[in-house]
Amino acid sequence: MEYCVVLPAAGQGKRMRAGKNKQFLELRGEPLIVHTIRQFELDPWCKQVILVANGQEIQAMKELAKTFQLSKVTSVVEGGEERQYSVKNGIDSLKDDSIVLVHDGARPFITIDVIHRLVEKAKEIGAVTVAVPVKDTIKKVTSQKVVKTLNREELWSIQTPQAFKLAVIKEAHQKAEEAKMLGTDDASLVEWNGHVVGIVEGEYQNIKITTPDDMLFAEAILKEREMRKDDENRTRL
Ligand SMILES: Nc1ccn([C@@H]2O[C@H](COP(=O)(O)OP(=O)(O)OP(=O)(O)O)[C@@H](O)[C@H]2O)c(=O)n1
Ligand SMILES: C[C@](O)(CO)[C@H](O)COP(=O)(O)O
Repeated sequence: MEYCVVLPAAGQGKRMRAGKNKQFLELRGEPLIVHTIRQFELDPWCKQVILVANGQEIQAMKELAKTFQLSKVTSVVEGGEERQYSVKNGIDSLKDDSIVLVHDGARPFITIDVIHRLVEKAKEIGAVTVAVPVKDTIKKVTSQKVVKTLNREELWSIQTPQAFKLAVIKEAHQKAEEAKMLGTDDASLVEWNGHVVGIVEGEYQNIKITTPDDMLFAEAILKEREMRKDDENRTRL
């Protein structure tokens, strides 16, 4: 089951406070964005990666793709002021009518198992997001006073990838732009446009690298995955 993926990587990484776009920060000697792209390079269902970059970083991203032999990166598209506009530029560059995934360049730990479950469901219902049940108690707060404790059974933390039939996401982005509607994810535009969005339960390790602490968590996840791979190799021998 084939799909294309749009990877928005045109942010500034302000909350990371690294003095540069966090996509270029290294984890085990490789830039963050390379880790993310690699997950899709390894997936036989992925036929094309559209990378979205800041205008002044397009060349650097193209060089990364060459250096790290990321052969599925077919184009590097210029991003916009907001994540939503970056994603729209990526989606507008796609023509064929397959399933399209939108995945944050800053989420390097997505797994093929989750991607495949997502793509299968998107084929069926047209719009799906990866999500995990919240672990904390969530309260609505106004002026530093609790207004209400929300029912945790109904609350999910939304991640990427989010998968759509191309026509569904193109229409939602187009209408949102016309109405000046800005969402923090792409599924919210599809919901707003009147389309049902399904959920696929994902993994807590699919973190978005946002603040310096996340680099520590990322190192721990990489270590755990390496150990798991070593164990699997030993069992095979
Ligand atoms: N105008 C923008 C803003 C964000 N992104 C991308 O969207 C993803 C999720 O955004 P976030 O983690 O908020 O990244 P930044 O915007 O870079 O971070 P910050 O808000 O701290 O500046 C990232 O891969 C980021 O590069 C983008 O392509 N274009
Ligand atoms: C799309 C997203 O990753 C879903 O959790 C998230 O909404 C991006 O938001 P951010 O404010 O740009 O971090």
